[in-house]
This record gives sequence, structure tokens and C-alpha cells, in this order.
Amino acid sequence: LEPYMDDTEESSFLQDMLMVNSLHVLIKLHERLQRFGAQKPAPIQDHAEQLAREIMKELHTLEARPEISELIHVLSKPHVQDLLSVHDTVAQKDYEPKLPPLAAEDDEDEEDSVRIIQLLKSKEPLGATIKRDQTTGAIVVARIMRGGAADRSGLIHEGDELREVNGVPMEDKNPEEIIPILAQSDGAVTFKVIPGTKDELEADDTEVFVRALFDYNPKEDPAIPCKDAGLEFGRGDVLQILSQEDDTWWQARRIGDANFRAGLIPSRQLQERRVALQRPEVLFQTSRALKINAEEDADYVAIHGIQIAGLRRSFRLSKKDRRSQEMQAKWKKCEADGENHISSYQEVVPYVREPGEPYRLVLLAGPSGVGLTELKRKLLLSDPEHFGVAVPHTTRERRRHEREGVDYQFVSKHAFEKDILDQKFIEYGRHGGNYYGTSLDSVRKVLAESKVCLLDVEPHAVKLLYTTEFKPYVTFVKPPAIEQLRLSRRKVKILASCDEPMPTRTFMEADFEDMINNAQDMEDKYGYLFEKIIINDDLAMAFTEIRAELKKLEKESNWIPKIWA
Ligand SMILES: Nc1ncnc2c1ncn2[C@@H]1O[C@H](COP(=O)(O)OP(=O)(O)OP(=O)(O)O)[C@@H](O)[C@H]1O
Repeated sequence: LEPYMDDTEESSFLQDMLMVNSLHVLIKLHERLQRFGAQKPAPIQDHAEQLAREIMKELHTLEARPEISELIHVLSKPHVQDLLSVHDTVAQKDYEPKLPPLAAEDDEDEEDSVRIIQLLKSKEPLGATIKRDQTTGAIVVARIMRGGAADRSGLIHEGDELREVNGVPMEDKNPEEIIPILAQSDGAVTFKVIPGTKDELEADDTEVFVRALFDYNPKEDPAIPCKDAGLEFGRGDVLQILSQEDDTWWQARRIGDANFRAGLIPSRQLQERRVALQRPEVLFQTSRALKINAEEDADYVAIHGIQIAGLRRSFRLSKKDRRSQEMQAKWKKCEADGENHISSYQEVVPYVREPGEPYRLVLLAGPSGVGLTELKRKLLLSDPEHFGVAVPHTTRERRRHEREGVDYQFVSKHAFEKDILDQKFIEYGRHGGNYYGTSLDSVRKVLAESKVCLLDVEPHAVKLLYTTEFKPYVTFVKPPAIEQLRLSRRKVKILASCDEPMPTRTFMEADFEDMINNAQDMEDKYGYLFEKIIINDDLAMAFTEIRAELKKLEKESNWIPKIWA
């Protein structure tokens, strides 16, 4: 397993688990069962326990001999008796617990339609919610949770009227008083119900999977009809929708949970209505042109000492030029559709890359200075044959050390402007009279080489790449809390703005604050596009995490928006 283990924690966990004695015993047991199962042994008789008792009785009547005393001694041992009892249970295939007999129905006045139902309840909840019917005042089953005990029994249905639970009449009880009665019942629970008239709808929507675009905690939701029936989830979790029968509360389970019982979640309509009612101000703003600072790219090499073709980013929003107005270039492609997006659920389907198919495009987004270039550089260095980056276009003069098509694609201003008109760029900007930009074709070129293309973009540009062709995997790199940010970046040198005397300086408090605020803004506006969030606190750890995520992405089935399928 070693090649698959990145993490020492994972491998030591596995090792410990494999060493556990009880696991070895279980494996032996399993092997034996396999062996005997194949032989299909049949019991000679299935009342060994009773037989032993009869033998004991007879032995007591016989004259005392050592063998007889020994046999009596052996047969009277509790564990031998238990063993015989287990033998009989298996021989009789008597695995199901027994329900006590139903009480004789002596209530003559009871309507004919009353049905007595017995369920065996374990520690698991019943999986049904109840409510008082507003018109009749009766207690009725409001909802049956898919996959729960009530659902599996097939005996209780939505709309059934509850008359009694374990002999306790429900007439004058509130739902709040009934819940503890049900919760406390363990083992057989007897219900007296009048079946409802509601037609059972065939569940035909269980193949619906969605990615949650918001965090949800039912305990904090005052509107949920039953907090205990709620399903907690986080943004990015994939949920299987098991019922959309109710317009307001859907039933769902979280993929990866061992539990197959559904929980309640707000429906799409409910969630979108809620968001619309408390929309942050920012969602009402008309999309404004985003001002981007262009920066001189050669500085990058000076700082990092390592040059990787196409890695330099000459047009990312930069803290270094924050105050330098004349360095600003306007981004054209900033029609941020995302700004009006309401986050609820995104329908997804499983996806496995076919051999020969291009890899999903890996998009990195994050606030300026958070470490996108650094993470990209580390990934490239870790496997230059596997990862690639798009070579940007520029209209500036080629420098001596630069190679055409490797460092940049050097083009004329006329050609660049034509490409802008032809919408060939994902992003472009202007600096010092020159254009810089990344084209869609340069990304396609990397993908056509069967490489994983790493691209860092402003989040508003993600929308442009959000297509079946690129199937982007959007990773948002986020700064840690300000204390850790100060600590981890205390020795880091960054490029200074052009009006500062030294070419490099350390991060300042304002840089940290900007980084955190910008990250928050990006998350608020574009969070629904982020498939993975990585917190770049310790650089080595952030790199290990992103590398592991990308490996998983390539090997395992992953969920992509249904519109790409
Ligand atoms: N986790 C970290 N710990 C310490 N230093 C870091 C960490 N991540 C990045 N850095 C350093 O912070 C500086 C800025 O990182 P980087 O250039 O990768 O940011 P960026 O997101 O590409 O931002 P920009 O687009 O503004 O350049 C670099 O010097 C980098 O080495």
C-alpha cells in the first residue's frame, strides 16, 4: 500500500489497525465461515439445548460414576448452555427478534379502519415527524424520512393519524409530548393508526445529486419542522436528494455518510428565498469594472531565483502597485455573472476521466499575495512532465534571455487587439503601453499535451472557463487568520510598489488586512464556484494538501456540474 500513502498519519493508522488482535480473530472467523459455508453443513437437530437438559435429568437418575459426574459438570456450565442455545438459534435460522403478541382488540366502538402496527425500534430514531392537523386537531404523520426505520417497515405512511403509542392515547397530547414517548421506546413499539388517504408518490428522484453551496446547521434553523430530523452539511458537500415531494423541505443524505437515513434540508426554493431576503448589499451592486494593476514580470525571477516558463504573471491584481494609479489597467472581461448568483444547490453527476481525455483544468484563485504563484511553482517543480502552465501573450519587446512560445508568445499590438475582439483571451491587461494576456488556446495547448494545466485567474474569469470543454476544478487559496498570517509571512520578501525606494520589502499589516478582506469578498461573491478551499498557512502543508487533492481528482470519480455531462 505504500505507494498510495502520502500521509504518515494515514499509514500509521493503517498499520495499527492491521495489528489489532480482534481484527485477526475476525479474519479467522471469516475464513472459517467461508470454508464451512461452502460445505453447506446442516444441523443434525435444532433443539440441542433442550436435549442437553433432558440428558442431564436422566444422568441424575443413574448411578454415580466419574464419567457421569464429569458430563453433568460440563453440561451445567453456563457457557456450554449458551453455546447450545446459539447453536439452536442458528439451526432454526431464528434471527429475527420476536414481537410480543398483539393485545386482543376489544374496543368495539373503534372504527373499522384502525390499524395496529408493531415496529421493532432500535436506538436509531423512527424516521418520522408528526404534526397536529389544523382542521381535525388529530396527530398525523407529517413526514416519513427516506431510508429510516418507519420507511423501511413500509407500515407507516405520511398522513396516517396516530391514535395511540404503546397504549397511550394521543388525543390530548401535543407533538412535543409525544416525541419523548417515542424516543424512550426501545424494542417493540405499538401504534394504533387510522391510515391516511394521501397517495404514496413513487420516489423517482433519488438519482439527483447536488453540491451544497452553503453551510447548513439545522440546530440553528428556527424554521425547520423538526431539528432532530435535519441534516447538517457544509459548503461543497455532495448530497443525494431522496425526496423533493415537499416544496419547502427536501430529504437528502450526504454522500460518504455510512447512514442511509435521509435528513431534512431546505429546498432550493426555500434557500433561494432566504438568501434573497437577506442578500448582502454587495449582491445588489451593479457589476463594476474591476481595476487591475499590471506589474513588471521580470521582478519575479529576481525574487524567486527560479524561472519557469509561463509561470510569471504579469497582470494579476497586485499589492505592490496598490497605490500606483498610473499602473492600473482595466480588465475588460469582468462581467461578473457571479455577482448576481444566489447560492443554493448545484446539480452534479459523477465523472471519471476516460483514458486519453484531457485532464480537468485546475484553476487557482485567491487574493493577491496569498501564494498562488508559489503553489503553482511547487507543483510544476514536483512533476514538470505532468503539470503545465499556459504561455501568456504580450506585445512588448522580447528580451535577450526570453524564448518565443516558452516565456511568452510575442505578438504585435494589432494581432493582440484582434484577439481581444475575437474573445480569445481569458484575461488581459495593459501595462506600460503593452498588453499582456492569457488566451484560451494557450490553455488548450497544455491540455492537448496530456498535462494538467494550472492556471491562476481572477475569480470573475472562472465563469468564462466554466464549460464542458475545460471542466475546471476551482481551488480557492485562502489566507489563515491574521495571527498565523503575520507569523508565517514574517520573513517573506515581496516586491515593493514602484514608488518605494527598495525593490523588495516585507509584508505590512495593511497587506495582511487587504489579503483577508479580499479573500472574504471573493468567497462571498464566488464561493459557489470553489470546489476546494485550501488555507495557505504553512506552505509545505498547503502544497502537500493541494498535490494530494489533485492526485485524488485524477484517480477517483469526482462530481461535476450536470450541465457539463
Ligand atoms: N504559506 C506561506 N508561508 C510563507 N510565505 C509564503 C507562503 N505562501 C506564499 N508565501 C510567500 O509570499 C509571497 C507572495 O506569494 P505569491 O507570489 O505566490 O503570491 P500570489 O498569490 O501569487 O500573489 P501576487 O499575484 O500578488 O504575486 C512570496 O514571497 C511567497 O514565497
